[in-house]
Amino acid sequence: MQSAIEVRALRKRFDVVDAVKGVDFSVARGEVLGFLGPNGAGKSTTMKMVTGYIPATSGTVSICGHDVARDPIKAKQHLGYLPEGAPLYGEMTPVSFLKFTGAIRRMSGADLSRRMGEVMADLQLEGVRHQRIDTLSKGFRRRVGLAQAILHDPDVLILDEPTDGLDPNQKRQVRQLIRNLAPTKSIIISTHLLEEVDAVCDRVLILDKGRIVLEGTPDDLHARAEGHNTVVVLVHRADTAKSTSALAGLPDVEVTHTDEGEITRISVRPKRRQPVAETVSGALRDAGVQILEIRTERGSLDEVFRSVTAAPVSMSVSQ
Ligand SMILES: Nc1ncnc2c1ncn2[C@@H]1O[C@H](COP(=O)(O)OP(=O)(O)OP(=O)(O)O)[C@@H](O)[C@H]1O
Repeated sequence: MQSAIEVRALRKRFDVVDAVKGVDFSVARGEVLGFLGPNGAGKSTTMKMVTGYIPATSGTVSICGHDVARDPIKAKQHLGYLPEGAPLYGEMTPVSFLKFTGAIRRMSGADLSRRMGEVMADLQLEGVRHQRIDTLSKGFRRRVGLAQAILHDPDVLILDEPTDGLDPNQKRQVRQLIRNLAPTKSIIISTHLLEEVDAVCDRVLILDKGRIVLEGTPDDLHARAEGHNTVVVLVHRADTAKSTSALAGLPDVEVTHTDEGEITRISVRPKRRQPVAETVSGALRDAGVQILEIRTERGSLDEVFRSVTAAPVSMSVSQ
């Protein structure tokens, strides 16, 4: 079956800047795809081309089977878009802005009123419904932008940094809203927040300098982290020698320990990131060690992100 979003060999050149250098991906129904990448990686430019907001230099985008360049009206009927920074009409109120957006989307009457009620409740906008948008806080303005993106209940949502400017509670609510919408839609979000990847995304593309440099599920990304599957065990300090000699015989691991008062923390790092929790607990039990706590670490996404996007640093010494 064709995916709801199909992107092939997409490129964008602005005068002298090659912003997007040929990206291919698709998003299935029910999937949330995250765009990650440093500033200037090409995330917003890709999103603008996917929505038809700017034309591609070359390549194609299909939304629910409609080519964005050749059949823009049909494609856009299936699309909701939250642009970066979400420029809004400052002199309007959330109510008048949503009525205006609904009219553009050919919604009216009871249908529009019902949807306006639903999205204002979902995004907690009722308290400011008649306040001018240019007097709202950044978090409220972002939520008005999100409300217009989902008003017509589109199949495809393109959300450029949807939680930017929101406080931690609002971030959580918006992530929950995205998860609630996800089963019936295809969603792309861009983010600078690595915790958002675990909270919201089913799959992630890391972009750098206009290209996709890594693609995978959040679990795939964690699995590439240096400390992935490291097992941390807490034992009584009196058991330290017994524990380290029991673990010394395990293949392909590096064992270190630190004493913390009466407790010793033992860290067993698998050299090939292989799972070792069962082997570690088995070896300690066989040696008669009482395990006070044991956990497996997933590894840091931050480190994976840095390893695939860090530009080589060249240093020069000036006299
Ligand atoms: N209208 C434009 N004219 C010229 N260059 C542009 C234009 N829009 C974007 N660019 C350039 O294209 C590149 C990609 O920018 P883009 O905004 O897509 O990156 P981004 O990954 O969204 O970055 P950020 O995380 O900072 O939002 C940058 O070098 C940017 O300066």
